[in-house]
Amino acid sequence: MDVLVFGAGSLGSLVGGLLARAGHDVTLVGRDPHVAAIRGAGLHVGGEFDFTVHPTARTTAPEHADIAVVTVKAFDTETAARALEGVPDVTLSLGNGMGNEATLAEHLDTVLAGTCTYGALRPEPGVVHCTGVGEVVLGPRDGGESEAADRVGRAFADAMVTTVADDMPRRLWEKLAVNAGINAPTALARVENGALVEGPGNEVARAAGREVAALARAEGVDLPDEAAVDAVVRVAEATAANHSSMLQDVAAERRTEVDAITGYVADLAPERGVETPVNATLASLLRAWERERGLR
Ligand SMILES: NC(=O)C1=CN([C@@H]2O[C@H](COP(=O)(O)OP(=O)(O)OC[C@H]3O[C@@H](n4cnc5c(N)ncnc54)[C@H](OP(=O)(O)O)[C@@H]3O)[C@@H](O)[C@H]2O)C=CC1
Ligand SMILES: CC(C)(CO)C(=O)C(=O)O
Repeated sequence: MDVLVFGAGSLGSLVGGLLARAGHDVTLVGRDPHVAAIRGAGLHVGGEFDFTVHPTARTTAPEHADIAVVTVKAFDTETAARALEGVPDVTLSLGNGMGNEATLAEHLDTVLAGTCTYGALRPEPGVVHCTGVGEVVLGPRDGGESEAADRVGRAFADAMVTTVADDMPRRLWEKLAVNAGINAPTALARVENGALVEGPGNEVARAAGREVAALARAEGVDLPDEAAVDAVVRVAEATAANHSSMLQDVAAERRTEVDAITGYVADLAPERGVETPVNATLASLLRAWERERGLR
């Protein structure tokens, strides 16, 4: 399969590297110096793996791809969608946050929803480290089954732990609960994910997750409070030593994905008559930090 990874940063490079190792014809679209390094010595995948592949690497999208995997940060999704118009037969969104698939679908046909719990970071240009083997879950963004999802699932199954699911709306909301429960609290408290498993941070994480579950149900998605809270605690335990992506962004003084995660919850809830005081407070504090740093 011709696979285009659009947004070849940490996660995109890991996904692209694993797909290339599995024999797919991979094109990574990212930015220099990472792209230049890959075009030179190739892409080294370290951490949980140890191999080097030589995918095509460029800074603009090619004319065509069988599959486009979008791995940009949520705030770059609209730009990515415009850049991909007319290129892929099928598009898979793997970024965190809610709304990415809808944005892509405004510009592209056949958009699949996806979640990814593999961990990735880039220590230097041309190198990506897998910091944890997880799972890619993908399927039609409105739920159900499709030939396109089965086709992409088969391509991914050669390279990564992959599940094709018929309940992606529920899975996207459960991932949103996880990210709302973990990312903002760890970013603001400057703590690793495991600090939320017990003690004062645990109730904030649980409350944030419960609020997301209530909003999911208001949107017609059956996500019980207990399922959302269990997912938050389970992932915090499983990634206890991790610095969440939002903590990494705050530590690096980079723009965060608050508007697609905690801010998405806080902004939508009033329109649905749902009270989300914890997410509203966390979103306001993060947005105040971004504003003070000139990031919004
Ligand atoms: N890293 C991880 O372990 C995981 C990440 N995720 C999610 O995946 C998404 C990506 O995360 P991550 O990989 O860490 O982020 P990165 O910032 O490392 O990767 C995104 C990359 O896309 C590039 N990019 C953005 N727009 C364009 C464009 N128009 N053309 C070319 N390149 C572009 C960025 O370049 P530049 O920075 O120069 O703009 C950046 O290199 C996020 O939503 C994150 O929450 C989910 C699970 C795990
Ligand atoms: C699951 C979790 C919270 C792991 O850190 C994540 O997706 C992130 O950091 O963005």
